[in-house]
Amino acid sequence: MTVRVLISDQMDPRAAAIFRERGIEVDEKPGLTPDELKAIIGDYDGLAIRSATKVTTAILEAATRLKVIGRAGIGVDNVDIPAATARGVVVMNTPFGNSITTAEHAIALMFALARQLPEADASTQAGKWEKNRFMGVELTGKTLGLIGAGNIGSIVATRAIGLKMKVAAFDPFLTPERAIELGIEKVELDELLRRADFITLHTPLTDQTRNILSKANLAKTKKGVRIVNCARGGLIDEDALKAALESGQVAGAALDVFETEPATASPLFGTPGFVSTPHLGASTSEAQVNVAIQVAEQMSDFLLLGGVTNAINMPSLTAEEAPRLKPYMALAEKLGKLIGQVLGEDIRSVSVEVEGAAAQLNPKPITGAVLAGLMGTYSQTVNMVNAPVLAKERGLDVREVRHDREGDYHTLVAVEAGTSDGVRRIAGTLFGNKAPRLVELFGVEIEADLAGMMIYIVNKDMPGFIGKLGTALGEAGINIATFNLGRRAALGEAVALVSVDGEVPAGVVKTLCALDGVRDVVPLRF
Ligand SMILES: NC(=O)C1=CN([C@@H]2O[C@H](COP(=O)(O)OP(=O)(O)OC[C@H]3O[C@@H](n4cnc5c(N)ncnc54)[C@H](O)[C@@H]3O)[C@@H](O)[C@H]2O)C=CC1
Ligand SMILES: O=C(O)C(=O)COP(=O)(O)O
Repeated sequence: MTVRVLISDQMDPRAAAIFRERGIEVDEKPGLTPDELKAIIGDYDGLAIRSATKVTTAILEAATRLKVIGRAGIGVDNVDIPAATARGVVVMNTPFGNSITTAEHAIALMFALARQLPEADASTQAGKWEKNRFMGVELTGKTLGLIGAGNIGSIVATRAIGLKMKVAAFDPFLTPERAIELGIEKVELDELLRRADFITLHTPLTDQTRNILSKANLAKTKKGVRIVNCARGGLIDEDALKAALESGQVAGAALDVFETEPATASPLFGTPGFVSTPHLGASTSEAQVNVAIQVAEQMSDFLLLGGVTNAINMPSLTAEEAPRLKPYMALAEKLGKLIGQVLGEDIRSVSVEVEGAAAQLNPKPITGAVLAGLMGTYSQTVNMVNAPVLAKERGLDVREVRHDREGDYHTLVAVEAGTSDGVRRIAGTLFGNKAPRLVELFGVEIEADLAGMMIYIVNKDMPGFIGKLGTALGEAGINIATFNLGRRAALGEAVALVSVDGEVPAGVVKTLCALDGVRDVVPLRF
Protein backbone atom coordinates (compact mmCIF):
# COMPACT_ATOMS: atom_id res chain seq x y z
CA MET A 1 0.00 0.00 0.00
CA THR A 2 1.23 3.49 -0.79
CA VAL A 3 2.64 5.32 2.22
CA ARG A 4 1.11 8.79 2.56
CA VAL A 5 2.19 11.82 4.58
CA LEU A 6 0.38 15.09 5.21
CA ILE A 7 2.34 18.27 5.92
CA SER A 8 -0.18 20.47 7.74
CA ASP A 9 2.00 23.48 8.62
CA GLN A 10 4.22 25.83 6.63
CA MET A 11 7.42 23.87 6.07
CA ASP A 12 10.49 24.26 3.91
CA PRO A 13 9.81 22.53 0.54
CA ARG A 14 12.78 20.24 1.15
CA ALA A 15 10.61 18.16 3.49
CA ALA A 16 8.13 17.31 0.72
CA ALA A 17 10.98 16.71 -1.72
CA ILE A 18 12.57 14.15 0.63
CA PHE A 19 9.28 12.29 1.15
CA ARG A 20 8.81 12.10 -2.63
CA GLU A 21 12.42 11.01 -3.27
CA ARG A 22 11.87 8.17 -0.84
CA GLY A 23 8.71 7.03 -2.59
CA ILE A 24 6.22 8.48 -0.11
CA GLU A 25 3.14 10.33 -1.39
CA VAL A 26 2.92 13.74 0.23
CA ASP A 27 0.27 16.45 0.44
CA GLU A 28 1.11 19.96 1.63
CA LYS A 29 -1.93 21.64 3.18
CA PRO A 30 -0.89 24.30 5.68
CA GLY A 31 -3.61 26.29 7.40
CA LEU A 32 -6.35 23.62 7.62
CA THR A 33 -9.06 24.19 10.21
CA PRO A 34 -9.41 21.45 12.85
CA ASP A 35 -12.53 20.17 11.08
CA GLU A 36 -10.79 20.10 7.71
CA LEU A 37 -7.84 18.22 9.21
CA LYS A 38 -10.17 15.77 10.93
CA ALA A 39 -11.95 15.10 7.65
CA ILE A 40 -8.79 14.03 5.79
CA ILE A 41 -6.37 12.72 8.44
CA GLY A 42 -7.72 9.17 8.04
CA ASP A 43 -5.94 8.93 4.67
CA TYR A 44 -2.43 9.38 6.06
CA ASP A 45 0.30 7.25 7.65
CA GLY A 46 2.34 10.26 8.74
CA LEU A 47 1.62 13.84 9.81
CA ALA A 48 4.38 16.47 9.67
CA ILE A 49 3.71 19.60 11.71
CA ARG A 50 5.17 22.72 13.32
CA SER A 51 3.40 24.54 16.18
CA ALA A 52 0.20 25.68 14.46
CA THR A 53 -1.47 22.26 14.01
CA LYS A 54 -3.11 21.08 17.21
CA VAL A 55 -3.14 17.30 17.33
CA THR A 56 -6.00 16.71 19.75
CA THR A 57 -7.79 13.51 20.79
CA ALA A 58 -10.51 14.32 18.26
CA ILE A 59 -7.95 14.45 15.43
CA LEU A 60 -6.25 11.27 16.65
CA GLU A 61 -9.58 9.43 16.81
CA ALA A 62 -10.08 10.17 13.12
CA ALA A 63 -6.47 9.22 12.30
CA THR A 64 -7.14 5.52 11.79
CA ARG A 65 -4.07 4.95 9.59
CA LEU A 66 -1.66 7.26 11.37
CA LYS A 67 1.64 5.77 12.56
CA VAL A 68 3.85 8.78 13.14
CA ILE A 69 3.66 12.49 13.91
CA GLY A 70 6.83 14.41 13.10
CA ARG A 71 7.35 17.84 14.67
CA ALA A 72 9.71 20.00 12.60
CA GLY A 73 10.94 21.79 15.69
CA ILE A 74 11.26 21.20 19.42
CA GLY A 75 8.09 21.81 21.45
CA VAL A 76 5.43 19.09 21.18
CA ASP A 77 2.93 20.73 23.52
CA ASN A 78 0.53 21.06 20.56
CA VAL A 79 0.30 17.26 20.41
CA ASP A 80 -1.73 15.25 22.92
CA ILE A 81 1.14 12.81 23.60
CA PRO A 82 -0.74 10.46 25.97
CA ALA A 83 -3.58 10.20 23.43
CA ALA A 84 -1.11 9.55 20.59
CA THR A 85 0.70 6.93 22.68
CA ALA A 86 -2.55 5.25 23.64
CA ARG A 87 -3.37 4.92 19.94
CA GLY A 88 0.11 3.59 19.17
CA VAL A 89 1.25 6.65 17.21
CA VAL A 90 4.95 7.56 17.48
CA VAL A 91 5.64 11.24 18.12
CA MET A 92 9.07 12.52 17.12
CA ASN A 93 10.68 15.97 17.08
CA THR A 94 13.92 17.53 15.87
CA PRO A 95 15.51 18.59 19.14
CA PHE A 96 18.54 20.54 17.85
CA GLY A 97 17.69 21.87 14.38
CA ASN A 98 16.42 25.27 15.52
CA SER A 99 18.22 25.74 18.86
CA ILE A 100 20.92 28.14 17.66
CA THR A 101 18.35 30.21 15.80
CA THR A 102 16.09 30.43 18.85
CA ALA A 103 19.00 31.30 21.13
CA GLU A 104 19.96 34.07 18.70
CA HIS A 105 16.40 35.39 18.82
CA ALA A 106 16.59 35.55 22.62
CA ILE A 107 19.84 37.52 22.37
CA ALA A 108 18.26 39.78 19.71
CA LEU A 109 15.29 40.48 22.01
CA MET A 110 17.68 41.18 24.89
CA PHE A 111 19.38 43.86 22.77
CA ALA A 112 16.00 45.14 21.61
CA LEU A 113 15.05 45.70 25.25
CA ALA A 114 18.44 47.13 26.29
CA ARG A 115 18.37 49.76 23.54
CA GLN A 116 14.58 50.07 23.00
CA LEU A 117 15.14 49.31 19.34
CA PRO A 118 11.49 48.78 18.26
CA GLU A 119 10.29 52.06 19.85
CA ALA A 120 13.32 53.97 18.54
CA ASP A 121 12.74 52.59 15.06
CA ALA A 122 9.02 53.46 15.11
CA SER A 123 9.77 56.99 16.38
CA THR A 124 12.53 57.61 13.84
CA GLN A 125 10.44 56.36 10.93
CA ALA A 126 7.64 58.62 12.16
CA GLY A 127 10.06 61.53 11.53
CA LYS A 128 10.52 62.41 15.21
CA TRP A 129 14.31 62.04 15.68
CA GLU A 130 13.95 61.66 19.47
CA LYS A 131 17.67 61.29 20.22
CA ASN A 132 17.27 62.14 23.91
CA ARG A 133 14.26 59.88 24.56
CA PHE A 134 15.99 56.54 24.12
CA MET A 135 18.64 56.05 26.78
CA GLY A 136 19.75 52.42 26.85
CA VAL A 137 21.79 50.11 29.10
CA GLU A 138 24.90 48.05 28.33
CA LEU A 139 24.88 44.28 28.50
CA THR A 140 28.56 44.11 29.46
CA GLY A 141 29.00 43.25 33.11
CA LYS A 142 25.29 42.61 33.67
CA THR A 143 23.94 39.37 35.16
CA LEU A 144 21.81 37.20 32.92
CA GLY A 145 19.48 34.83 34.81
CA LEU A 146 18.67 31.77 32.72
CA ILE A 147 15.61 29.79 33.66
CA GLY A 148 16.31 26.49 31.94
CA ALA A 149 19.82 25.62 30.78
CA GLY A 150 19.15 22.84 28.27
CA ASN A 151 20.06 23.03 24.60
CA ILE A 152 18.84 26.57 23.91
CA GLY A 153 19.64 27.95 27.37
CA SER A 154 23.23 26.68 27.05
CA ILE A 155 23.67 28.36 23.68
CA VAL A 156 22.27 31.61 25.08
CA ALA A 157 24.76 31.26 27.96
CA THR A 158 27.76 30.91 25.67
CA ARG A 159 26.65 33.92 23.58
CA ALA A 160 26.02 35.98 26.73
CA ILE A 161 29.46 35.10 28.11
CA GLY A 162 30.86 36.28 24.75
CA LEU A 163 29.08 39.57 25.43
CA LYS A 164 30.89 39.73 28.81
CA MET A 165 27.77 39.07 30.84
CA LYS A 166 27.75 36.98 34.01
CA VAL A 167 25.36 34.04 33.76
CA ALA A 168 23.44 32.46 36.62
CA ALA A 169 21.09 29.56 35.85
CA PHE A 170 18.16 27.95 37.60
CA ASP A 171 17.62 24.45 36.31
CA PRO A 172 17.07 21.55 38.73
CA PHE A 173 18.52 19.15 36.16
CA LEU A 174 21.70 21.14 35.49
CA THR A 175 24.64 19.18 36.92
CA PRO A 176 27.43 21.08 38.73
CA GLU A 177 29.92 19.66 36.17
CA ARG A 178 27.88 20.99 33.23
CA ALA A 179 27.58 24.40 34.93
CA ILE A 180 31.39 24.52 35.27
CA GLU A 181 31.82 23.41 31.67
CA LEU A 182 29.52 26.23 30.51
CA GLY A 183 31.18 28.77 32.79
CA ILE A 184 27.89 29.60 34.54
CA GLU A 185 26.71 29.64 38.13
CA LYS A 186 23.95 27.24 39.23
CA VAL A 187 21.56 29.06 41.57
CA GLU A 188 18.14 28.67 43.13
CA LEU A 189 15.22 30.54 41.57
CA ASP A 190 14.90 33.13 44.34
CA GLU A 191 18.57 34.04 44.06
CA LEU A 192 18.26 34.35 40.29
CA LEU A 193 15.24 36.63 40.68
CA ARG A 194 17.10 38.77 43.23
CA ARG A 195 20.32 39.15 41.21
CA ALA A 196 19.44 39.10 37.50
CA ASP A 197 19.49 42.26 35.38
CA PHE A 198 18.10 40.25 32.49
CA ILE A 199 16.06 37.04 32.68
CA THR A 200 15.56 34.68 29.75
CA LEU A 201 13.33 31.60 29.87
CA HIS A 202 14.23 28.33 28.14
CA THR A 203 12.14 25.54 29.65
CA PRO A 204 9.28 23.53 28.26
CA LEU A 205 5.82 24.32 29.63
CA THR A 206 5.11 21.73 32.32
CA ASP A 207 3.15 21.64 35.57
CA GLN A 208 6.38 22.71 37.31
CA THR A 209 7.23 25.58 34.96
CA ARG A 210 3.74 26.95 34.33
CA ASN A 211 3.58 30.48 35.72
CA ILE A 212 7.18 30.25 36.94
CA LEU A 213 7.28 34.03 36.62
CA SER A 214 4.11 34.47 38.67
CA LYS A 215 2.97 37.72 40.28
CA ALA A 216 4.78 36.68 43.48
CA ASN A 217 8.00 35.80 41.67
CA LEU A 218 7.93 38.98 39.56
CA ALA A 219 7.76 40.87 42.85
CA LYS A 220 11.02 39.19 43.92
CA THR A 221 12.96 40.42 40.88
CA LYS A 222 15.60 43.16 40.96
CA LYS A 223 13.90 46.47 40.20
CA GLY A 224 14.35 47.38 36.54
CA VAL A 225 14.89 43.79 35.36
CA ARG A 226 14.38 43.03 31.65
CA ILE A 227 12.68 39.74 30.73
CA VAL A 228 12.75 37.69 27.52
CA ASN A 229 10.51 34.69 26.80
CA CYS A 230 11.32 32.73 23.65
CA ALA A 231 10.24 29.40 25.12
CA ARG A 232 6.53 28.96 25.74
CA GLY A 233 3.55 31.12 26.63
CA GLY A 234 2.25 30.25 30.06
CA LEU A 235 5.66 30.51 31.74
CA ILE A 236 4.86 34.12 32.70
CA ASP A 237 1.67 35.51 34.23
CA GLU A 238 0.84 38.01 31.46
CA ASP A 239 -1.45 40.20 33.60
CA ALA A 240 1.14 40.39 36.38
CA LEU A 241 3.81 41.23 33.80
CA LYS A 242 1.74 44.15 32.50
CA ALA A 243 1.33 45.47 36.04
CA ALA A 244 5.06 45.05 36.73
CA LEU A 245 5.93 46.95 33.53
CA GLU A 246 3.55 49.74 34.48
CA SER A 247 4.95 50.00 38.00
CA GLY A 248 8.55 50.05 36.73
CA GLN A 249 9.48 46.86 38.63
CA VAL A 250 10.17 45.38 35.20
CA ALA A 251 11.88 47.84 32.82
CA GLY A 252 11.24 45.83 29.70
CA ALA A 253 9.74 42.56 28.56
CA ALA A 254 10.02 40.84 25.20
CA LEU A 255 7.70 37.95 24.38
CA ASP A 256 7.97 35.76 21.34
CA VAL A 257 5.41 33.35 22.74
CA PHE A 258 2.01 33.85 24.36
CA GLU A 259 -0.38 31.93 26.50
CA THR A 260 -2.91 32.01 23.65
CA GLU A 261 -1.60 31.88 20.10
CA PRO A 262 -2.02 33.39 17.62
CA ALA A 263 -1.92 36.38 19.99
CA THR A 264 -3.84 38.90 17.94
CA ALA A 265 -4.93 40.78 21.04
CA SER A 266 -3.20 41.05 24.41
CA PRO A 267 -3.45 43.43 27.35
CA LEU A 268 0.34 43.74 27.01
CA PHE A 269 0.13 45.36 23.58
CA GLY A 270 0.96 49.05 23.82
CA THR A 271 2.44 48.80 27.34
CA PRO A 272 5.64 50.91 27.53
CA GLY A 273 8.75 48.72 27.53
CA PHE A 274 6.92 45.82 25.89
CA VAL A 275 8.29 44.22 22.73
CA SER A 276 6.82 41.28 20.87
CA THR A 277 7.34 38.97 17.92
CA PRO A 278 4.85 36.41 16.56
CA HIS A 279 6.53 33.15 17.65
CA LEU A 280 9.51 33.79 15.39
CA GLY A 281 12.11 32.03 17.55
CA ALA A 282 12.70 29.24 15.02
CA SER A 283 12.08 31.34 11.92
CA THR A 284 15.35 31.55 10.05
CA SER A 285 15.94 29.97 6.69
CA GLU A 286 18.80 27.92 8.17
CA ALA A 287 16.74 26.49 11.01
CA GLN A 288 13.74 25.77 8.80
CA VAL A 289 15.88 23.88 6.29
CA ASN A 290 17.46 21.91 9.17
CA VAL A 291 14.18 20.89 10.78
CA ALA A 292 12.40 20.17 7.48
CA ILE A 293 15.15 17.85 6.26
CA GLN A 294 15.49 16.18 9.64
CA VAL A 295 11.79 15.57 10.20
CA ALA A 296 11.28 14.18 6.69
CA GLU A 297 14.30 11.84 7.01
CA GLN A 298 13.20 10.64 10.46
CA MET A 299 9.59 10.05 9.41
CA SER A 300 10.65 8.28 6.18
CA ASP A 301 13.09 6.06 8.11
CA PHE A 302 10.29 5.11 10.44
CA LEU A 303 7.60 4.55 7.83
CA LEU A 304 9.83 2.68 5.39
CA LEU A 305 12.46 0.97 7.56
CA GLY A 306 11.15 1.01 11.12
CA GLY A 307 13.98 3.25 12.37
CA VAL A 308 13.02 5.41 15.34
CA THR A 309 14.93 8.64 16.03
CA ASN A 310 14.08 11.39 18.52
CA ALA A 311 10.77 9.81 19.50
CA ILE A 312 9.13 11.27 22.58
CA ASN A 313 7.11 8.12 23.31
CA MET A 314 9.32 5.26 22.17
CA PRO A 315 12.97 4.13 22.54
CA SER A 316 15.32 4.91 19.64
CA LEU A 317 16.14 2.41 16.96
CA THR A 318 18.44 3.42 14.12
CA ALA A 319 17.52 2.72 10.51
CA GLU A 320 20.70 0.51 10.39
CA GLU A 321 19.63 -1.46 13.48
CA ALA A 322 16.02 -1.83 12.35
CA PRO A 323 16.59 -4.51 9.65
CA ARG A 324 18.76 -6.58 12.03
CA LEU A 325 16.19 -6.28 14.81
CA LYS A 326 13.18 -6.95 12.60
CA PRO A 327 13.27 -10.80 12.81
CA TYR A 328 13.92 -10.54 16.57
CA MET A 329 10.94 -8.27 16.99
CA ALA A 330 8.83 -10.77 15.04
CA LEU A 331 10.09 -13.58 17.32
CA ALA A 332 9.57 -11.48 20.46
CA GLU A 333 6.03 -10.53 19.46
CA LYS A 334 5.15 -14.19 18.80
CA LEU A 335 6.56 -15.20 22.20
CA GLY A 336 4.57 -12.40 23.85
CA LYS A 337 1.41 -13.53 22.07
CA LEU A 338 1.96 -17.15 23.07
CA ILE A 339 2.59 -16.51 26.74
CA GLY A 340 -0.20 -13.92 26.91
CA GLN A 341 -2.77 -16.25 25.37
CA VAL A 342 -1.76 -19.27 27.47
CA LEU A 343 -1.28 -17.59 30.85
CA GLY A 344 -3.51 -14.53 30.36
CA GLU A 345 -4.61 -12.56 33.40
CA ASP A 346 -2.38 -14.61 35.69
CA ILE A 347 0.78 -12.83 34.51
CA ARG A 348 2.16 -10.42 37.14
CA SER A 349 5.69 -9.85 35.93
CA VAL A 350 7.62 -10.30 32.72
CA SER A 351 11.33 -10.79 32.29
CA VAL A 352 12.70 -10.65 28.75
CA GLU A 353 16.03 -12.42 28.60
CA VAL A 354 18.43 -12.41 25.65
CA GLU A 355 21.54 -14.48 25.05
CA GLY A 356 24.00 -15.22 22.24
CA ALA A 357 23.68 -12.94 19.20
CA ALA A 358 20.48 -11.40 20.64
CA ALA A 359 22.47 -10.11 23.62
CA GLN A 360 24.53 -7.91 21.27
CA LEU A 361 21.43 -5.99 20.12
CA ASN A 362 19.48 -3.04 21.51
CA PRO A 363 17.15 -4.82 23.99
CA LYS A 364 14.43 -2.14 24.15
CA PRO A 365 12.70 -2.94 20.83
CA ILE A 366 12.80 -6.67 21.70
CA THR A 367 11.13 -6.01 25.05
CA GLY A 368 8.68 -3.62 23.38
CA ALA A 369 7.72 -6.32 20.88
CA VAL A 370 7.22 -8.95 23.64
CA LEU A 371 4.93 -6.50 25.45
CA ALA A 372 3.09 -5.64 22.24
CA GLY A 373 2.40 -9.36 21.68
CA LEU A 374 1.45 -9.92 25.29
CA MET A 375 -0.78 -6.86 25.67
CA GLY A 376 -2.43 -7.67 22.33
CA THR A 377 -4.22 -10.41 24.27
CA TYR A 378 -6.22 -7.69 26.01
CA SER A 379 -6.56 -5.00 23.37
CA GLN A 380 -6.72 -4.91 19.59
CA THR A 381 -4.93 -1.61 19.17
CA VAL A 382 -1.65 -2.46 20.86
CA ASN A 383 1.73 -1.85 19.29
CA MET A 384 5.29 -1.13 20.42
CA VAL A 385 4.38 2.46 21.26
CA ASN A 386 1.51 1.90 23.65
CA ALA A 387 2.32 -1.59 24.96
CA PRO A 388 4.76 -0.41 27.70
CA VAL A 389 2.16 2.12 28.91
CA LEU A 390 -0.60 -0.50 28.94
CA ALA A 391 1.68 -2.97 30.74
CA LYS A 392 2.40 -0.33 33.37
CA GLU A 393 -1.30 0.44 33.75
CA ARG A 394 -1.91 -3.26 34.40
CA GLY A 395 0.80 -3.19 37.07
CA LEU A 396 3.12 -5.58 35.21
CA ASP A 397 6.66 -5.51 36.50
CA VAL A 398 8.90 -5.64 33.40
CA ARG A 399 12.61 -6.52 33.42
CA GLU A 400 15.26 -6.99 30.77
CA VAL A 401 18.13 -9.43 31.31
CA ARG A 402 21.13 -9.80 29.03
CA HIS A 403 23.13 -13.03 29.48
CA ASP A 404 26.78 -13.28 28.48
CA ARG A 405 26.78 -17.08 28.80
CA GLU A 406 27.09 -19.37 25.78
CA GLY A 407 23.83 -21.29 25.35
CA ASP A 408 22.71 -24.19 23.16
CA TYR A 409 21.47 -21.76 20.53
CA HIS A 410 23.49 -19.11 18.68
CA THR A 411 20.75 -16.66 19.61
CA LEU A 412 17.90 -16.91 22.07
CA VAL A 413 15.05 -14.75 23.35
CA ALA A 414 13.30 -16.06 26.45
CA VAL A 415 10.23 -14.71 28.21
CA GLU A 416 9.69 -15.55 31.85
CA ALA A 417 6.30 -14.72 33.30
CA GLY A 418 5.72 -14.52 37.03
CA THR A 419 2.33 -16.14 37.81
CA SER A 420 0.42 -17.50 40.80
CA ASP A 421 1.92 -20.86 39.77
CA GLY A 422 5.52 -19.59 39.88
CA VAL A 423 7.74 -18.52 36.99
CA ARG A 424 6.80 -19.95 33.58
CA ARG A 425 9.35 -19.69 30.77
CA ILE A 426 9.21 -19.94 26.98
CA ALA A 427 12.05 -19.31 24.54
CA GLY A 428 12.67 -18.98 20.85
CA THR A 429 15.49 -18.66 18.36
CA LEU A 430 15.96 -17.58 14.76
CA PHE A 431 16.61 -20.22 12.13
CA GLY A 432 18.97 -18.97 9.46
CA ASN A 433 19.02 -15.65 11.36
CA LYS A 434 15.56 -14.81 10.14
CA ALA A 435 12.86 -17.43 10.81
CA PRO A 436 11.38 -17.26 14.36
CA ARG A 437 11.01 -20.67 16.05
CA LEU A 438 9.77 -21.60 19.48
CA VAL A 439 12.28 -23.99 21.12
CA GLU A 440 11.19 -24.17 24.74
CA LEU A 441 7.70 -24.20 26.22
CA PHE A 442 7.31 -24.30 30.01
CA GLY A 443 10.30 -26.60 30.54
CA VAL A 444 9.58 -28.78 27.52
CA GLU A 445 11.82 -28.80 24.45
CA ILE A 446 9.60 -28.35 21.42
CA GLU A 447 10.14 -26.85 18.01
CA ALA A 448 7.36 -24.88 16.41
CA ASP A 449 6.69 -22.07 13.98
CA LEU A 450 4.19 -19.84 15.78
CA ALA A 451 1.88 -18.77 12.95
CA GLY A 452 -1.79 -18.61 12.00
CA MET A 453 -4.28 -20.57 14.10
CA MET A 454 -2.92 -23.08 16.59
CA ILE A 455 -4.06 -25.17 19.56
CA TYR A 456 -2.01 -25.56 22.72
CA ILE A 457 -2.75 -28.85 24.46
CA VAL A 458 -1.30 -30.25 27.67
CA ASN A 459 -2.03 -33.91 28.28
CA LYS A 460 -0.79 -37.03 29.96
CA ASP A 461 1.60 -38.81 27.60
CA MET A 462 -0.04 -42.12 26.73
CA PRO A 463 -0.41 -44.46 23.77
CA GLY A 464 -3.21 -43.59 21.39
CA PHE A 465 -3.73 -40.00 22.52
CA ILE A 466 -2.55 -38.37 19.31
CA GLY A 467 -4.88 -40.58 17.28
CA LYS A 468 -7.86 -39.57 19.40
CA LEU A 469 -6.93 -35.91 19.12
CA GLY A 470 -6.63 -36.18 15.32
CA THR A 471 -9.99 -37.94 15.12
CA ALA A 472 -11.72 -35.31 17.30
CA LEU A 473 -10.38 -32.48 15.12
CA GLY A 474 -11.25 -34.37 11.94
CA GLU A 475 -14.82 -34.93 13.10
CA ALA A 476 -15.08 -31.19 13.78
CA GLY A 477 -13.93 -30.51 10.21
CA ILE A 478 -10.66 -28.95 11.35
CA ASN A 479 -7.67 -29.73 9.15
CA ILE A 480 -4.29 -30.16 10.86
CA ALA A 481 -1.43 -28.35 9.10
CA THR A 482 1.49 -29.26 11.43
CA PHE A 483 1.80 -31.14 14.69
CA ASN A 484 4.54 -30.20 17.16
CA LEU A 485 5.08 -32.39 20.21
CA GLY A 486 7.25 -32.39 23.30
CA ARG A 487 7.17 -34.04 26.67
CA ARG A 488 8.80 -33.75 30.03
CA ALA A 489 9.31 -37.52 30.41
CA ALA A 490 7.98 -40.69 28.79
CA LEU A 491 4.40 -41.24 30.03
CA GLY A 492 4.67 -37.94 31.96
CA GLU A 493 3.19 -34.61 30.90
CA ALA A 494 3.18 -33.90 27.16
CA VAL A 495 2.61 -30.70 25.25
CA ALA A 496 1.28 -30.34 21.73
CA LEU A 497 1.14 -27.28 19.52
CA VAL A 498 -1.14 -28.08 16.63
CA SER A 499 -1.32 -25.76 13.70
CA VAL A 500 -4.75 -25.85 12.06
CA ASP A 501 -6.31 -24.40 8.91
CA GLY A 502 -9.19 -22.48 10.48
CA GLU A 503 -10.82 -21.04 13.59
CA VAL A 504 -11.24 -23.39 16.55
CA PRO A 505 -14.79 -22.90 17.86
CA ALA A 506 -15.45 -23.02 21.61
CA GLY A 507 -17.42 -26.27 21.18
CA VAL A 508 -14.34 -27.98 19.74
CA VAL A 509 -12.20 -26.73 22.62
CA LYS A 510 -14.76 -28.30 24.97
CA THR A 511 -14.63 -31.62 23.09
CA LEU A 512 -10.80 -31.64 23.27
CA CYS A 513 -10.89 -30.82 26.99
CA ALA A 514 -13.10 -33.89 27.51
CA LEU A 515 -10.57 -36.27 25.90
CA ASP A 516 -9.01 -38.70 28.32
CA GLY A 517 -5.73 -37.37 29.80
CA VAL A 518 -6.19 -33.74 28.66
CA ARG A 519 -5.20 -31.11 31.25
CA ASP A 520 -5.40 -27.87 29.28
CA VAL A 521 -6.50 -26.65 25.84
CA VAL A 522 -6.02 -23.08 24.59
CA PRO A 523 -6.80 -21.99 21.03
CA LEU A 524 -4.11 -19.59 19.80
CA ARG A 525 -4.01 -16.95 17.10
CA PHE A 526 -0.73 -15.46 15.75
N1 LIG B 1 10.10 30.43 20.29
C1 LIG B 1 10.34 29.42 19.50
O1 LIG B 1 10.06 29.49 18.32
C2 LIG B 1 10.99 28.21 20.03
C3 LIG B 1 10.77 27.81 21.31
N2 LIG B 1 11.37 26.68 21.77
C4 LIG B 1 11.10 26.29 23.16
O2 LIG B 1 12.26 26.51 23.94
C5 LIG B 1 12.19 25.67 25.08
C6 LIG B 1 13.55 25.09 25.41
O3 LIG B 1 13.99 24.25 24.37
P1 LIG B 1 15.32 23.38 24.53
O4 LIG B 1 16.39 24.17 25.16
O5 LIG B 1 15.59 22.78 23.22
O6 LIG B 1 14.82 22.28 25.54
P2 LIG B 1 15.71 21.36 26.48
O7 LIG B 1 14.87 20.21 26.84
O8 LIG B 1 17.05 21.11 25.87
O9 LIG B 1 15.93 22.27 27.77
C7 LIG B 1 14.93 22.55 28.67
C8 LIG B 1 15.58 22.74 30.01
O10 LIG B 1 14.58 23.13 30.94
C9 LIG B 1 14.93 22.54 32.16
N3 LIG B 1 13.80 22.48 33.07
C10 LIG B 1 12.81 21.58 33.10
N4 LIG B 1 11.98 21.82 34.12
C11 LIG B 1 12.46 22.91 34.74
C12 LIG B 1 12.02 23.65 35.87
N5 LIG B 1 10.92 23.30 36.54
N6 LIG B 1 12.74 24.73 36.23
C13 LIG B 1 13.83 25.09 35.55
N7 LIG B 1 14.31 24.41 34.48
C14 LIG B 1 13.63 23.33 34.08
C15 LIG B 1 15.43 21.17 31.78
O11 LIG B 1 16.23 20.61 32.80
C16 LIG B 1 16.23 21.47 30.55
O12 LIG B 1 17.59 21.68 30.83
C17 LIG B 1 11.09 24.65 24.77
O13 LIG B 1 9.93 25.04 25.45
C18 LIG B 1 10.88 24.82 23.31
O14 LIG B 1 9.61 24.43 22.94
C19 LIG B 1 12.21 25.95 21.01
C20 LIG B 1 12.47 26.31 19.72
C21 LIG B 1 11.84 27.45 19.10
O1 LIG C 1 10.44 24.35 17.94
C1 LIG C 1 9.69 24.91 18.75
O2 LIG C 1 9.50 24.52 19.90
C2 LIG C 1 9.01 26.13 18.33
O3 LIG C 1 8.36 26.74 19.15
C3 LIG C 1 9.07 26.55 16.95
O4 LIG C 1 7.76 26.71 16.50
P1 LIG C 1 7.42 26.86 14.94
O5 LIG C 1 7.93 25.63 14.26
O6 LIG C 1 8.16 28.06 14.44
O7 LIG C 1 5.96 27.01 14.85
